[in-house]
Amino acid sequence: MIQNVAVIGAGSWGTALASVLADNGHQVTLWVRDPKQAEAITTTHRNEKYLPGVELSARIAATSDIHAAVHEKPIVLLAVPSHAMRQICRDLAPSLASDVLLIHAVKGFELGTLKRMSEVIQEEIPFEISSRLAVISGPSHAEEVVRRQPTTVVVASESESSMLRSQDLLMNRNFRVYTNPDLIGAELAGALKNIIALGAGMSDGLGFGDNAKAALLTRGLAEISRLGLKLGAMPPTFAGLAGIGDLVATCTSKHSRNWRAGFLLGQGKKLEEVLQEIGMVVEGVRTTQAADVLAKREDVEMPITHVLYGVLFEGKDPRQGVEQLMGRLKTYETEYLNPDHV
Ligand SMILES: NC(=O)C1=CN([C@@H]2O[C@H](COP(=O)(O)OP(=O)(O)OC[C@H]3O[C@@H](n4cnc5c(N)ncnc54)[C@H](OP(=O)(O)O)[C@@H]3O)[C@@H](O)[C@H]2O)C=CC1
Ligand SMILES: O=C(CO)COP(=O)(O)O
Repeated sequence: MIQNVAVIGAGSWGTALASVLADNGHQVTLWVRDPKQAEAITTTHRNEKYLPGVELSARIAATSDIHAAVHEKPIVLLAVPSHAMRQICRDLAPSLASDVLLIHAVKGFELGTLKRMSEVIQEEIPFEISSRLAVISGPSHAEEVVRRQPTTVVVASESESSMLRSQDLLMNRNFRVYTNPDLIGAELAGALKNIIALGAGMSDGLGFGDNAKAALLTRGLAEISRLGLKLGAMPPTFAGLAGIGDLVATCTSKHSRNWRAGFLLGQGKKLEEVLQEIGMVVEGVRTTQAADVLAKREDVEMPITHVLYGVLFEGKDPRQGVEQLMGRLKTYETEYLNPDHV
């Protein structure tokens, strides 16, 4: 069935998801905060700021009026940076239909509260939404999705019907959507992999090779899933598209902003100049901060995250960080191999 869908956020991911929806025949209202950018997207069918050179469907119309964007829409998809999520939910809540299906596509935590995005959404929407709330996660660079290159993702929700509706809405021949009931795991895996992508970029920026990259991916997956499981994720999610799938895509791709930020840091640039040079959201920076605190709170060992925290926020030299990781005490590969493990 053809639907009217509001997509909130016209950065690269919101625009790419709007394209998938338009390819599926849906009418899309794309919310962007800058009125000039809204007009340009609607009239030129392009989003030159975030996805230059890409022709967008005429089924996508942009607006800077958030109330008009969501008013009477049966489906709203949120694709804004994590730091903007709470305020955006507050802004749109008064105009939201009470039976709306909300899908979010955001890979991050709220820094101050350390909450997942679905928790923030539920706090700000003034009616029961958990049974109509889903997340989309997995290896999906906007630059490839918008060019209709084969992509697979997961939609996760506590509600079977919301999951199936989201799958039907987004799935097409280029964009394959799997369902997964583990909402917590899909959110955590999608957010936490960005930390490791920063590390992988840094390793490349330092001139290290494939061995170092493989080590970061493998040991990185071990520590992010350790935290994920402690916070309520299900193990298969970290072994699936939202986990290892997105980890591989982000740690090895020229499209990844997190990988690129790490690369520039590895080459000796300072965090501020790196973020300015990239000019798009690099979620892994805040997520490293959040995860470092969560790891302490939950008593979970996350050595890569901790070293990255030092490089990002305490002026640690990346090379010293690598020495610190390589010089850790001897240990079993996994805690399950340790005879003392309970
Ligand atoms: N890009 C990708 O391939 C993918 C991204 N994601 C996730 O999607 C989320 C959005 O990322 P993405 O689209 O890539 O980000 P971009 O950096 O491409 O775009 C960010 C968008 O958010 C807007 N924005 C920034 N700050 C605020 C604010 N305070 N209030 C309202 N709007 C704001 C920007 O508007 P303005 O231009 O006016 O600053 C812009 O439209 C992130 O969590 C990311 O991890 C997930 C999968 C793939
Ligand atoms: O999550 C992503 C791809 O799945 C996008 O990663 P970056 O934010 O690092 O570009």
